[in-house]
Amino acid sequence: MRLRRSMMFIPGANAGMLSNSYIYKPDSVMFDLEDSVSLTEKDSARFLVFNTLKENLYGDIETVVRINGVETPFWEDDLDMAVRAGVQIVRLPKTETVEEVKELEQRIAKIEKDCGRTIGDTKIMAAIESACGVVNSVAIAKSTPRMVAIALAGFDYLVDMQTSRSSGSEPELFYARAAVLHAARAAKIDAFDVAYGNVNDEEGFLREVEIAKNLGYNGKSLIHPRQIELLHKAYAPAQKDVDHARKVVAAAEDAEKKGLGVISLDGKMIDPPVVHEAQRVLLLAEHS
Ligand SMILES: CC(C)(COP(=O)(O)OP(=O)(O)OC[C@H]1O[C@@H](n2cnc3c(N)ncnc32)[C@H](O)[C@@H]1OP(=O)(O)O)[C@@H](O)C(=O)NCCC(=O)NCCSC(=O)C[C@@](O)(CC(=O)O)C(=O)O
Ligand SMILES: [Mg+2]
Repeated sequence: MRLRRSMMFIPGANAGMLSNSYIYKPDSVMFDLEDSVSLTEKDSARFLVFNTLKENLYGDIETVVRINGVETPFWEDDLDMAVRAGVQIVRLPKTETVEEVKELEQRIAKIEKDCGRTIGDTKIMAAIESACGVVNSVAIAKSTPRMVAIALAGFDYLVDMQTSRSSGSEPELFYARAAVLHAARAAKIDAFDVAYGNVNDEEGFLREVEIAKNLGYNGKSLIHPRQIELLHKAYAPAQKDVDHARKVVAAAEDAEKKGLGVISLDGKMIDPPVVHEAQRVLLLAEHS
């Protein structure tokens, strides 16, 4: 079980941000080669991200590279660099079909073989950024064992849907949020909610975090370090839930030692899903 609450975008052409962003302690960093990098900086961004990955500054923080889309002339060079540098996850933007993922997967396997990485080591995350992507999200989420998460990308999605962000309960994202989350859960992988663009609007950000958390999203894509602590605090479990989770795990361990199958705690049945949820709560508490 790995915590994926915060995934912070770092523009790949920004040498300063690349060199020190581990200090903010997000669960994952996403070095971006796509939309935060201008056409004239694509090559230098690729070079900077390669060196950042090679320097291994990020320790336990999960590393992700967002490559350019498979319809661009950049994606193969981006991928080659990222896999050779040892990135943990490749994020494919604007994913619409299983075929795109298959093409990416084949290419990754070839690079892994060429550079001596274990085949299957590099994981994939698909970003869903259009109506077509949302409609195909179940198949995309289940398309390869390399797929560890899918992310809804609100900016491009809303452009595709010919609408824009409202405030409050955000009905314009309702269907896509539910669909992408169901796709992730059906494939037993993680799900990331949309990035929130106004880095000074704490209230709006937290409102959106609450929606994502209550739906069941593992976390959000973030664009500013200020959003990390806010998100982690919002995902921290209440003390009473932590106390209960400790009791559940202790009771389950005790039952295992005694060779008991089903047990009860305070009159309630404890079965594997209850134990799994308790372990998730304890993991969240440990990192809050
Ligand atoms: C928004 C702003 C310019 C504001 O900058 P400002 O400089 O005014 O901020 P300040 O408050 O002054 O920063 C205080 C200190 O934090 C440092 N700092 C700030 N941000 C940092 C950061 N991200 N990483 C590390 N460090 C950071 C900064 O260097 C300074 O450090 P220092 O000088 O040492 O004090 C900046 O945040 C930023 O560039 N964000 C990332 C933007 C980005 O990546 N966009 C593309 C991804 S979305 C997309 O593509 C849409 C999507 O595809 C999404 C999907 O797919 O999900 C879809 O369709 O929805
Ligand atoms: Mg986008």
